[in-house]
Amino acid sequence: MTWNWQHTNWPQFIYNTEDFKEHELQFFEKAGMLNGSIQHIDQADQTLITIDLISNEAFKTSEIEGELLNRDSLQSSIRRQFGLQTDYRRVEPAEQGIAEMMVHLYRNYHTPLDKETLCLWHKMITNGRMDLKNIGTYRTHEDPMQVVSGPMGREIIHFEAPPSSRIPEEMSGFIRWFNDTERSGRKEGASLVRAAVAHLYFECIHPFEDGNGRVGRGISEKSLSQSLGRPTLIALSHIIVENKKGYYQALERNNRGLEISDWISYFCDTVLKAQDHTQQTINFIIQKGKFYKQFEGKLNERQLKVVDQIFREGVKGFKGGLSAKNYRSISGAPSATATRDLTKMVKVGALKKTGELKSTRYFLNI
Ligand SMILES: Nc1ncnc2c1ncn2[C@@H]1O[C@H](COP(=O)(O)OP(=O)(O)OP(=O)(O)O)[C@@H](O)[C@H]1O
Repeated sequence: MTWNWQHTNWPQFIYNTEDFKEHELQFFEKAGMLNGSIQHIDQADQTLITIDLISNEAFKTSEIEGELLNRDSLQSSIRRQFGLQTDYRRVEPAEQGIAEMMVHLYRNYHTPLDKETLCLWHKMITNGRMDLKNIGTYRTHEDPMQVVSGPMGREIIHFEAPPSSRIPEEMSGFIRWFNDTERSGRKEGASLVRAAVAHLYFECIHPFEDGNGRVGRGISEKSLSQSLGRPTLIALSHIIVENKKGYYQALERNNRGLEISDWISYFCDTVLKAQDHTQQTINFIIQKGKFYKQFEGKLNERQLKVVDQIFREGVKGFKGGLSAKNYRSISGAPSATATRDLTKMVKVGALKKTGELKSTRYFLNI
């Protein structure tokens, strides 16, 4: 027997919920802190933060697949769905699709899982794809469904999923399990564990021709949100993408047998890291909002352009700080103007300055 689904006891996974009690506690503690930070912000800014977090996650879950989407289009599409004004740019089908899926997930996290939802998500994320036979339906092809890597002719098979003929039955079982464990998972304090099992269980059925990773990560987020009673908004895919190899290896180590403690451990650590990242992002967004309010009307167009660019770099900021050369190239200002602009920004408290002469660097004062 090679794969887990070929075992007689499939899908009775083996693990001990007690082993993850500490992770579960931390999960709820961190989730409480995240929620607390958001509650301090006014409603309009809460919506903006939500849009930011959803669009980051949409970007990252697609990046795992190696698909680099356009961030502005994603934002624009999500803003539109939240009823906010947009720049009316044309949004390509890929960005439109994943944005729709993430917003659907956010709005409907509490509803039971069903085939229709999964197929709808699949339809959304394969929006515009011409190369697939089954869009918005489970796969039906006769060929084996394999996860492979390597060049043609020398492929390494990392996993083979059940044949297409078994998918309807496997998926009915999965959906039943997911909905049945909603309450029991909460009662047993097994929220993280349930989300972990859900992901591996789903990936090992691999019901769609493509998009199983994105749908599977959506299922885990739904599971976590159900446990909290609100959307999680955690940066799960962001953390996965930071160590994509680790994610694939953890799946690979756990796709043959039914004892999956190692996978659950990987997944719990990943979720806790994701929560930390989201907390940092929220703190950063709050600081950003405060910064713009504090310096409203005090910065000229060039200075604002540079500030916008630094904020776009995100939590980690501008690597090594902003140099005068960076300032000139972003703003297009000649040398003397750049020096004047930078000096003024330090004077009004918008920037902090470190170093001297050529090694002078500037950091946002947040
Ligand atoms: N060895 C493995 N065993 C089981 N599942 C795996 C294994 N390696 C990867 N996977 C899962 O398969 C997904 C890829 O499947 P598929 O290409 O259908 O999904 P996708 O959403 O298009 O891609 P991606 O997840 O890379 O964005 C991975 O994201 C991962 O969740």
